[in-house]
Amino acid sequence: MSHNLSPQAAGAAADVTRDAVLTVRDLNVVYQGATPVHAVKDVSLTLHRGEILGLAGESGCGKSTLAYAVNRLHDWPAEVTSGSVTFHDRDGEDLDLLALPPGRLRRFRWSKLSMVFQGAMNALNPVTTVRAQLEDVLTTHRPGMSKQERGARCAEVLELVGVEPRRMASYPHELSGGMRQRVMIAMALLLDPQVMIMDEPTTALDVLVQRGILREILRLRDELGFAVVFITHDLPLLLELSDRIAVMLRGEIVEYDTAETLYRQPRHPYTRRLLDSFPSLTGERGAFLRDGAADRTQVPTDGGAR
Ligand SMILES: Nc1ncnc2c1ncn2[C@@H]1O[C@H](COP(=O)(O)OP(=O)(O)OP(=O)(O)O)[C@@H](O)[C@H]1O
Repeated sequence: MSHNLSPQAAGAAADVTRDAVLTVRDLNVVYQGATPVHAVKDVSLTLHRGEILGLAGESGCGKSTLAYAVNRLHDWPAEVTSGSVTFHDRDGEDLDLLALPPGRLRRFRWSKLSMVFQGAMNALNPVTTVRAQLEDVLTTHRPGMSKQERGARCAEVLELVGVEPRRMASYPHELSGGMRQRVMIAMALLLDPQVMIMDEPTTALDVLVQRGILREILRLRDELGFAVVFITHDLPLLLELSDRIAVMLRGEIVEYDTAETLYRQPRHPYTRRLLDSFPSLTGERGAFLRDGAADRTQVPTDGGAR
């Protein structure tokens, strides 16, 4: 179909270098309530530089808990009970994220690893202009920048995500939902991070706007080389977008493979059930939704994406 993401995905997949930027080992996260909830169980993942790693699974399986734990955004009662998260900086240093002291953690967030959440309206401050919110990140993290340099950088990232720089004067409510989400992505790009975690970043948007933004993310990844952890329950979308996919079920990663292998030869019964729950993938109904892919002999994009 005309909104296919595959050409970019195809190019990008070939460019993925094999060195790791983030390693998660045997991570366990428990919500320590009256009845403890073991939300993330023995999760191990490796994110390579420039890679898009999709995290799939139904609501409540632990995707957001995992993402929050990686960026240490949890408050009590969430507790990382064991495991490690290591960031392999491009300058060669390895950072043990679970042990970073608060000051270093604050400097780390946004600059090396940034997050984009669902619902930009809630993430953006409604009473402050886009310019003020973008500049605030720069003032905090790049105190040496002049006002002029800050303005130029803000305009640059907005242009990168397809928002006219004159929108800097706007308040969030003056922007469409898609534009707000683009502003959030611009903010996440400001400090040139090596990893971006995107938790359902486009779920609230209509399909055309969503695909426009996803295309931008692929283009920017190609251009800037950051790696992405992309979280969604939308498996067809992940199959198009991701280099590899991890499928989560009740806190565990039950399958972890390239998008192509996962699609063609799903091994875990839950992955098969998940694939079958999207008629557009199995061709039972609406096969036209994904470029005419009528069965699993074809990857749902154009077969050449992976
Ligand atoms: N603050 C909390 N206290 C107790 N349990 C929680 C808390 N937050 C999440 N949980 C539980 O942890 C498990 C994982 O939740 P999580 O939000 O990570 O799942 P998810 O896959 O991201 O879901 P969704 O797609 O709906 O966002 C669920 O069983 C949820 O009920």
